[in-house]
Amino acid sequence: MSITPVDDDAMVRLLTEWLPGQRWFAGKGRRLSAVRIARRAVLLDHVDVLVEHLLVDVEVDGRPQRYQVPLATARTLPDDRRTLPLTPDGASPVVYDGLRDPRGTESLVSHLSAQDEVGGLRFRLVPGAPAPEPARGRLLEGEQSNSSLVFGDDLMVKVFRLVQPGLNPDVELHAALADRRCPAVASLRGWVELDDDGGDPDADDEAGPTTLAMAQEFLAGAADGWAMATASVRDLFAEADLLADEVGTDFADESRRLGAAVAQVHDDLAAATGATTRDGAEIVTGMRARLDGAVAEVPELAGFADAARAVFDEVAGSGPVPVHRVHGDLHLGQTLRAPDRWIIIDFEGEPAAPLAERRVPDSPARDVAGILRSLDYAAQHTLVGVDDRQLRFRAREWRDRNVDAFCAGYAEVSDSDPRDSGALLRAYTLDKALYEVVYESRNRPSWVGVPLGAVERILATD
Ligand SMILES: Nc1ncnc2c1ncn2[C@@H]1O[C@H](COP(=O)(O)OP(=O)(O)O)[C@@H](O)[C@H]1O
Ligand SMILES: O=P(O)(O)O[C@H]1O[C@H](CO)[C@@H](O[C@H]2O[C@H](CO)[C@@H](O)[C@H](O)[C@H]2O)[C@H](O)[C@H]1O
Repeated sequence: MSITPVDDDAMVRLLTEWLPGQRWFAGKGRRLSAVRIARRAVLLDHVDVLVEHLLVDVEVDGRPQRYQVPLATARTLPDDRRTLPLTPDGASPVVYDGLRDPRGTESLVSHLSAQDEVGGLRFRLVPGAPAPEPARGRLLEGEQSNSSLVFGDDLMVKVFRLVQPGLNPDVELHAALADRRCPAVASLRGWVELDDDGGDPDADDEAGPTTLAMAQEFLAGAADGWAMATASVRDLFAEADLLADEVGTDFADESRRLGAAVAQVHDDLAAATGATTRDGAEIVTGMRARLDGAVAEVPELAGFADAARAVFDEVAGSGPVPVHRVHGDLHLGQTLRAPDRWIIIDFEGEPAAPLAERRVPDSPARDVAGILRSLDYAAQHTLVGVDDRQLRFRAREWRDRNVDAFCAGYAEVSDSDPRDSGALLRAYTLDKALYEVVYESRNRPSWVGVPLGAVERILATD
């Protein structure tokens, strides 16, 4: 006898309780209302488990968001203590995250292999990509905005959580970079899509299908760039008498190689998606608005506002700025060191922003600034609350050495050295540091000194 699905009203009650606690839920700490099931389809109807695909609309502080929520319903939970049900203790049947059901994940990969269409979901392989072998998926447990499943040792499927009509930039830019045979990304294997109006029945379908998931090469032996950089800083601090270049885990060669990888991605993105220009005044519109928002939210910024405006004014008056599609949210946590090369991951942009906004061409200086800020973070964040002038000096030394190495590596591949882009790089770095001041004051108040120190330093170089 197959499993009877939980009815819509009961499911909405379960989702209302469960969604805010999910690490991928973008409205944490905010008021969640108007939970509604926009779409519900069966993906697997097995004697022991029913796996359904739901699109769930919510309002967070009055703003609509659509989430993708695969759910499983079964008589008992799978044998994995990390699977926490949506249903209360003792309830039967139990409802739980469909990405934690082994039969559900196995069916996902077999649909991909056969390029099936199930419940309106179209599973597609990139032409020439290997059809994946049958396997059960293992859910990655890290802090993520989406949910990623690993199959065997070389396939990963990222299930996007916040969805909207149109091609997700992660799939779009991985495909564009694959066309250029760019070595600095994992190869795209496939995707899952669905025709959906995004909640607006009058919307024209120009946006195209909604991307639900991306399948790509999983680099099992890869190390996280942030973890590597911070390990290098810790080792430096442990060797009181040594300079950065004398410590075994000196990171400068890696920074140089990472700079070359980012430049390669930029060159390939420019060639694949087209290079153009935008007026400096248009580029700084968003920066000025973010500055105003940041000053209104964080009182410590008030004294910097005029000097920051002057930095943005300089770019506004500088004429056309070369732009192309870029990563847009680059930091060391978006880089992986595979055994033979660096790769850049997660080209999705800010999941809560409209797709059209995420597709606007931007200066590569945005990504360079993202990494330079991250190198500063790697050097400084362990010193939060530590009053040691010697360590602070050594942290700055590590940062400057790695910033130089990154820029030199970038210049080896690109025909421009980021250190020559003066006012533009300064504006992007300031914009990112101001964004970080707001991010830290909301999420990790004890870290706010790291970006605040950067704002002060950037503005002190006049
Ligand atoms: N191709 C890959 N190979 C190996 N690990 C990967 C790959 N892509 C992502 N990861 C791992 O998965 C984590 C989450 O990936 P990411 O694309 O940043 O997801 P999200 O969009 O949910 O933030 C990364 O921090 C990294 O550890
Ligand atoms: O998770 P996202 O990729 O969307 O990025 C957000 O969270 C990041 C923190 O995980 C935050 O990055 C800031 O902290 C990092 C160290 O934890 C540091 O490497 C980055 O340079 C710094 O910006 C990011 O700003 C935020 O958007």
